[in-house]
Amino acid sequence: MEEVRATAAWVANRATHVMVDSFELEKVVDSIQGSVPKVDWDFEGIHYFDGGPLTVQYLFVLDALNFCFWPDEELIYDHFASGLKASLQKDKHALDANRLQMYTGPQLRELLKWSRPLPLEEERVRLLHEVGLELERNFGGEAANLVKASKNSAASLISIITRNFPGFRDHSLYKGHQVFLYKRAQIFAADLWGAFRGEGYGKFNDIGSITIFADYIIPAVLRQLGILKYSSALSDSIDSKIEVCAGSEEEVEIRACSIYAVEKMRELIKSKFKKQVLSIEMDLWLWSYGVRNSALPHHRTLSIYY
Ligand SMILES: Nc1nc2c(c(CN[C@H]3C=C[C@H](O)[C@@H]3O)cn2[C@@H]2O[C@H](COP(=O)(O)O)[C@@H](O)[C@H]2O)c(=O)[nH]1
Repeated sequence: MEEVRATAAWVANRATHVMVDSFELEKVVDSIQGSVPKVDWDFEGIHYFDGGPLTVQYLFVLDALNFCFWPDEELIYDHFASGLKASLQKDKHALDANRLQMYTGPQLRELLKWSRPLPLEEERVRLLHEVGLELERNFGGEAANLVKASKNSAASLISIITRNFPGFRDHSLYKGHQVFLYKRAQIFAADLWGAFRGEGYGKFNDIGSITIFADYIIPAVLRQLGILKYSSALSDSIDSKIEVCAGSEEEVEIRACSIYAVEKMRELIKSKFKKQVLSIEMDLWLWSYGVRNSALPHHRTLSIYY
């Protein structure tokens, strides 16, 4: 995850459309006195959990599909989490590797309990097939074996996932440099840690190495807090719901500066208030604030990564 941290900083130091405002950042850290409000994982009570390998399979499939909900104004992440849970409760084999490779678009809608065509539906079907195929080919069909192979290291888990599942390779090119963001691979590690409360499949000795998950909610919250400042052209496009192109400088800057800003907040909390905060804890706090304030304008990028 050092690659994510280092390349995000590289972008932040060269960004021209997005700026991290250190003064506002310090004000926010002071306002909470370095104590990040605690939010429980699954505060919504929507995820499947049975304490065993099926939960790992569920979370892996969920995170393979955990992107781009906004094109359907009524669709949010919670629908997928609870729809997939309901399907799994009805049929314990719904997420078997061989089944994952066969779902069609309409069957995927049924699996997720969503009756309309899904945003980027063909991509979602393709990614689901890839998950099934690669799990079957290299991991005996079970996502739990991915986790076992990572030997309690979140960094290894993310590296195994990005090596074996191309759909999780969330990286970009920025001014000729490769930038790593790895939102869905990292969130899977965080979801295991949260769901299993840091034990069993959720035990990672390096959980602190993860960064925040650069999606479209966290940047909107950081902007609202005054920590991210956008150029007037970028502000105007976002506020008028104009799409930001995948891979554009603007898009990469928004995501990288979000990661960088939260790392700066953590450093400041540590130096000023002598407290160690995990990026996951920061992420849950900021994300839950963002989804509760759903009117916050967010950038709109058609992407399979977030
Ligand atoms: N940074 C960050 N981004 C996250 C999540 C989650 C869900 N995490 C679960 C795990 C534990 C919690 O209890 C959550 O239930 C989804 N997303 C992203 O948000 C966007 C969806 O927004 P909306 O369209 O409003 O549903 C979309 O890009 C999606 O990929 C997170 O935790 N952190």
